[in-house]
Amino acid sequence: MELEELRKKIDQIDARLVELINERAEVVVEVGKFKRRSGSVPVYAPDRETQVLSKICELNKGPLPDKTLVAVWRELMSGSFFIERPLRISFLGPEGSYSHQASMKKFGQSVDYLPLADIRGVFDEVARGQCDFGMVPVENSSGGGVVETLDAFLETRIMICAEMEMPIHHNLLAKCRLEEIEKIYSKPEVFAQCRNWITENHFEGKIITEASTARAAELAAQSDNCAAIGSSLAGRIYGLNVLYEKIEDKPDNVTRFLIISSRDTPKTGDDKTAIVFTTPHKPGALFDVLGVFDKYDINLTRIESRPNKTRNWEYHFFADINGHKTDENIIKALEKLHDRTIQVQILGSFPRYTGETD
Ligand SMILES: O=C(O)C(=O)C[C@]1(C(=O)O)C=C[C@@H](O)C=C1
Repeated sequence: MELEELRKKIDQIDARLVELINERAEVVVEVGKFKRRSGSVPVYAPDRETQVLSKICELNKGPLPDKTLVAVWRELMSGSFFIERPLRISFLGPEGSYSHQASMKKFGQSVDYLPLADIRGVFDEVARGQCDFGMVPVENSSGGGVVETLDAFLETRIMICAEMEMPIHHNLLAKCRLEEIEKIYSKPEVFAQCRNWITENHFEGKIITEASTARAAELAAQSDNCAAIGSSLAGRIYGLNVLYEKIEDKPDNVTRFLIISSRDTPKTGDDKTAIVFTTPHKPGALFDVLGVFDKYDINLTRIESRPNKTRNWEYHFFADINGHKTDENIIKALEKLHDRTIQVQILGSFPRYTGETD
């Protein structure tokens, strides 16, 4: 078939797609009315999104990969927010940070974003109702837990309603050429994650630490011979070229993010529950708690401790367990935990992140 004819065919299909997409949007208008009437159903429904996206992937017979369809449907659902009630999402800024990139991936182009100076600020704005949701990093595959996030859960009453993982690819960003670079700005953790590349390229003497990769990009943009290491989004925002991409030592460098809100998410059947508990200071206290998970056949996917800031050498334990807080075995296990801990608090149940199609 001639190119002209093929393009005509694409035009006809596009016209049908536009109609279908708007037919879907008309139903979303009704969903919005229903939610406003009920007053209690949230606009962002992570449990429903998981259902929608897995159905789309099940239906997909190619040739497009699932991730393309997931990206299209994420934008459709972003448009749904716009129709139902415009959402405001805060994240650890400035613009161009990896948290910004994660927020865009999750919530798309049709919501408002508010970059904030620190993680605690993200919690506070959600608690005050100034933002509907917040995006915070909680752990990195090589750097471990993000202590600001864990501590903020201890000091606020904020819940987790969803989680996501995002591969973190570091890029060398600059306006100049590689040979002209005199200084490189980035965060200390990022330099640590790119150590091999920095050594191989003899950049050790040129590194300057900054509070965020986005701030690093901003500084590099103000100079003719400075570079930054950061996200490709930061490169786009601050007008820098990507001189080298994926310079991280470990190609599978991943950060797990949490979407925080004033409430958690109904059961999907493949969920996680995050809790925090404090054990008494006696031999076997933690062992006793872990025994409860074993007894009720609960899989612990993560455990991490943070110092109790009022009494030295006492700790809070953050744990993620598979299952929803409404599951019978989790209800029973949490009851038992009340007897074996000083305090136990549920931080939220949410759909388990299952990869690319999420
Ligand atoms: O089903 C809903 O509750 C909707 O608001 C619709 C919809 C969608 O577009 O499919 C949009 C946003 C939600 O997060 C989940 C699903």
